[in-house]
Amino acid sequence: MSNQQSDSGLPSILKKLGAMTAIRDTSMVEQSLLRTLGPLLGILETSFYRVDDYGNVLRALYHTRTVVDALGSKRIVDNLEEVTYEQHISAELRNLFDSVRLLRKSCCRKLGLKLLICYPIFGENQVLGYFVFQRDREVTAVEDAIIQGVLEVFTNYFALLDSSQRDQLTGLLNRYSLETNLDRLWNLLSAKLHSSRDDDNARVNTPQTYWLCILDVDHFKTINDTFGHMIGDEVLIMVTRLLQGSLRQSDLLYRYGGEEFVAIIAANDFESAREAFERTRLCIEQFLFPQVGHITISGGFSSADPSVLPQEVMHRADSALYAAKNAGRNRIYDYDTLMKQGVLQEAATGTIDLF
Ligand SMILES: Nc1nc2c(ncn2[C@@H]2O[C@H](COP(=O)(O)OP(=O)(O)OP(=O)(O)O)[C@@H](O)[C@H]2O)c(=O)[nH]1
Repeated sequence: MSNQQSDSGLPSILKKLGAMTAIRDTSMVEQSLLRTLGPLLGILETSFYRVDDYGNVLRALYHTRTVVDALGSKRIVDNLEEVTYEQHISAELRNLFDSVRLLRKSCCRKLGLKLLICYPIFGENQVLGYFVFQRDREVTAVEDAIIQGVLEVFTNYFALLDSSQRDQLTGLLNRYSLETNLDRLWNLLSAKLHSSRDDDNARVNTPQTYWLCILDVDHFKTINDTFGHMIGDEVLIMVTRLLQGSLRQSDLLYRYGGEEFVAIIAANDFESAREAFERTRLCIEQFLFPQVGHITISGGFSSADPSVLPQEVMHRADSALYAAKNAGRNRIYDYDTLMKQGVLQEAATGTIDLF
């Protein structure tokens, strides 16, 4: 990894911060953080790791800029790779993360002839992620101030954007967020499936399939009508917490509508996916809701095949949900099995309010 001349003058910093805060999508802002700091520090490879409350890496972004010599003139080629549910973090990096989290400040380690440098990214007083890069010398006081300043702008702006993509009642990502993220997610899934990269950072992409499930509380109108809207709201919050507890932190959960949720999970095969969604159904069925008693949910799921349009996958999951409701509720159905059984036909699937 070679260093490049930095571009850290005040006009350049302001221009890059302006570009970062013009973005309206949280994942693009994360990408922009690397696109901002790499050139400011004159570094060709930077990375960003988003972690959960327990310090597990949920997502990693790798940004590389390669200097290519084309027809006598040099130009920079930008490459960004996003990896979800990063399991293969090197021992050095994991130790560095631990030090940064415990000391609550940037740390560095010698890695051969280079220094591996890591900065914490804070949110609500806890470490939400790490900004990492390698170089052959230590960070100067001016560079440190630039990194800290950019990370602070990033954190504040990210929190602002994030709150606009969240549902007020449950705190889950909202329907708008799902709609804006589906295409990006599909590109990511597609890249992941085609990737067999195993490079010097020991990044290994295990072949995984993704599954999308629409989960819907059964007879929720009756709950509202019987116990009132406020109790109905409490039920929705509790259902959310139960679903979150049943799914993995790296799974995505959205509040898609009133009493409708969308879960996108990674699972190696159909059976593992079915078990995961079945677990969500069971955890709701077994929970005793204060005042209300027992309630149930129904679900419909489909493989999130990146070669199928995301809207079609939503449509398939919704058709399966529709069939689960018709079959008596409190069950999880999947599109492929229903197709094989002839319960669903290609053109006669249920309807969904597509965007
Ligand atoms: N308390 C509360 N109710 C909501 C909220 N959003 C939507 N609802 C209500 O959720 C109910 C959904 O009812 P329906 O779509 O008829 O579905 P259901 O009664 O759950 O019946 P099935 O889905 O067929 O089992 C409606 O009465 C909505 O008013 C919310 O944020 N809070």
